Amino acid sequence: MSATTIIERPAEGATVYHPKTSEAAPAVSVRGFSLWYGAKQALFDNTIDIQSGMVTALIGPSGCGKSTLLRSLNRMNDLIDGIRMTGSISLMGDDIYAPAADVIALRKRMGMVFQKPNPFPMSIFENVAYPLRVDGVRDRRIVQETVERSLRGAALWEEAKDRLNESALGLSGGQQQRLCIARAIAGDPEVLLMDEPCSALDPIATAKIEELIDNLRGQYTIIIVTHSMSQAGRVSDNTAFMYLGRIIEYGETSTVFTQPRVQRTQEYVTGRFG
Ligand SMILES: Nc1ncnc2c1ncn2[C@@H]1O[C@H](COP(=O)(O)OP(=O)(O)OP(=O)(O)O)[C@@H](O)[C@H]1O
Repeated sequence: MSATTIIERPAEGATVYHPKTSEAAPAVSVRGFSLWYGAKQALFDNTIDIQSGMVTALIGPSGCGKSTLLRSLNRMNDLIDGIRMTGSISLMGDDIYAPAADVIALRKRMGMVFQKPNPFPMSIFENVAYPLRVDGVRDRRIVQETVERSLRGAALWEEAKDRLNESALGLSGGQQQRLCIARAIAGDPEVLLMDEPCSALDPIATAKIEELIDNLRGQYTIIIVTHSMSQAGRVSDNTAFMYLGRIIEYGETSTVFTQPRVQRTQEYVTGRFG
């Protein structure tokens, strides 16, 4: 089946093409998912399969619900008063909103990197070791190996190896963001959620994060919210375009960008609104 074949119409107005797929089952499956902040509905009947080991971009104009959907994936929205949801989300087949679901365990399986780097006020080493400390890992050799492997994985080892005991707050913004990625990796997640991870960074630091995302492809399932069309084009395998709380179009990034089937997508990717 070609990359542009419409395979289903899960929600009113949504058009889903074959996304790039891997052999593995989808990492995350969202089914008929809606969300309300009090009386205000922010997400409408969204259905999407996020492919394992691939980079999926969520794009769309401000306020369309990208962050709300991303934060629903690891239940970060749970703490907001008056929130209500219907539908389902599963991670590798496990229903994350099941009454017996363990939210702490879920957040370990889905690491999150935020818009603004948020290193803890402690040393570089302890930031990366943090997930292991929380897990009660005592073995110093395991902690040291994990810190080094995670810093290498986040392309920060060479810059940080001689200052591991210095405060993480002394790192540059771009280094801090790579540190946050290293911390997320140290927790050994299956999925990395990234909410506009480059929006506070300069172009050079942004390029490094994009290169890093490229290197992490295959090892982790990555879901990235971005305002930057060019960034989505550079880093993602698949792209979901959201509009007014709905996934309007989803498929292989090259197809969504060059041959969108929905006029709204076309208008957005060609910069006619945003
Ligand atoms: N905590 C909240 N309480 C009430 N409404 C909210 C809350 N968070 C988001 N919203 C509303 O939900 C809708 C979707 O917001 P969301 O932040 O998910 O959009 P977004 O696409 O990520 O936007 P942006 O690109 O500007 O970050 C918006 O109308 C927003 O005002």
